[in-house]
Amino acid sequence: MSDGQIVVSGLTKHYRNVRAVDNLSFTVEPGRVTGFLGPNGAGKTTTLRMILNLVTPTAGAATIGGQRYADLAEPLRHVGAVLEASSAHKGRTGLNHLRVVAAGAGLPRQRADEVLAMVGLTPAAKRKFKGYSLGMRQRLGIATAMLGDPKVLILDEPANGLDPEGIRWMRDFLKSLAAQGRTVLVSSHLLSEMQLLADDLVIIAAGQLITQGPVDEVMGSMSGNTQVRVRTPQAEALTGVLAAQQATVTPGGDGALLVTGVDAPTVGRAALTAGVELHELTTERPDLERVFLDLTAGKAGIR
Ligand SMILES: Nc1ncnc2c1ncn2[C@@H]1O[C@H](COP(=O)(O)OP(=O)(O)OP(=O)(O)O)[C@@H](O)[C@H]1O
Repeated sequence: MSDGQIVVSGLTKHYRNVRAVDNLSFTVEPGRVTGFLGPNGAGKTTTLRMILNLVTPTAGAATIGGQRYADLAEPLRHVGAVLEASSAHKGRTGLNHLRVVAAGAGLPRQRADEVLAMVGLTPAAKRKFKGYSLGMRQRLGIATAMLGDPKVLILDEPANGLDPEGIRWMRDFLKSLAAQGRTVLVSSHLLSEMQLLADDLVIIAAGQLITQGPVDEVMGSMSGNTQVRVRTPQAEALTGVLAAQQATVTPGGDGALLVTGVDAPTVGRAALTAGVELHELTTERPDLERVFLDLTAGKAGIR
C-alpha cells in the first residue's frame, strides 16, 4: 500500500427496493481530515462498509492506497476502523481487550499500553468495560483502531453521544492524526462539528454525490448567499441609496437590515457618501448547516 489515498469509483449498492448507494465516486487524501456528510439514510454507513469489504458492492469498487481492502495482506496495519460505539467483552478490562485484539492480529503486546495512553485511557486501564462511559467506549474503539499504527482511519459517526469535552478531544485527536500524514475519513450528520474538524468534505444524499472539495470551496460555492448585516438609525435613507446600487434590502427582524447583491465595503462606502450613520456592518456567510440543507434539498427525506 502506497500513500493511503482512498478512491471510491462508481460504488453502488442496491438492496431489494432501495438504492442505498448509487454510482458514487470520490477521493480521500492523506494528511487531511475528510468529512463524509449526508442526511439520515444517505448511504454513508453502507459506503464505509463497502470500503472495508464488509458489504459487497452491486457495482463499482473502492481502493485504499491502490488496493482493495480484501487484498491487503495485514489490513489492521493499514486501515483502522471504528464503525459503531465500540464493543468489547463486558467483564474484560480496557487493557485486556486491547491485548486480546493485538494478539489476534500478531501485534506486539506493549502496543496495547501505547494506544491506551494515546487516547488518554491509561487511568481506566484496569477497569472493566461494562463500567466505561460512552465517551470511554469511543476512546477504546479508537485505541483498538490504532493498534496496527494504520495510515488510514475510517470512523462512522465518532462524535455520536459524546459530551462537549469528548467532542473537543475527538476533534483534536483526529486533527493530530491527519497532521501526521494519515488519511482520516469521518462520517457525520453533525454539520457544525464538521465545519470545525474537516479539511475536505464529501457530501452525499440519496446515495449520490452532491459535492466534494475543500471546506472553503464547498462553502464558497454557496457564496451567492452571502449577506451583509447593517444597523443604522437612518434605515430609510440607506435603503434608498442601496436600492440605487441594485442591492436587495430586507428587514433582519431585530432592527437590522440584511443586504444582498453588494459586499460590505460597498455598503460602507454608500453610507459614507450619503452621510448615513452606521452602527453595525458585518458580512454573514452561510454556515455549513445552511449550505448542506440547500445542497441536499429535496433529497434529505428519511429513506
Ligand atoms: N442491509 C440492508 N438491507 C436493506 N436496506 C438497507 C440495508 N442497509 C442499509 N439499508 C438502507 O440503505 C439506505 C442507506 O443506509 P445507510 O445506513 O448507509 O445510511 P446512512 O447515511 O449511514 O444513514 P444514518 O445517518 O441514518 O446512519 C437506507 O435507506 C437504509 O434503510
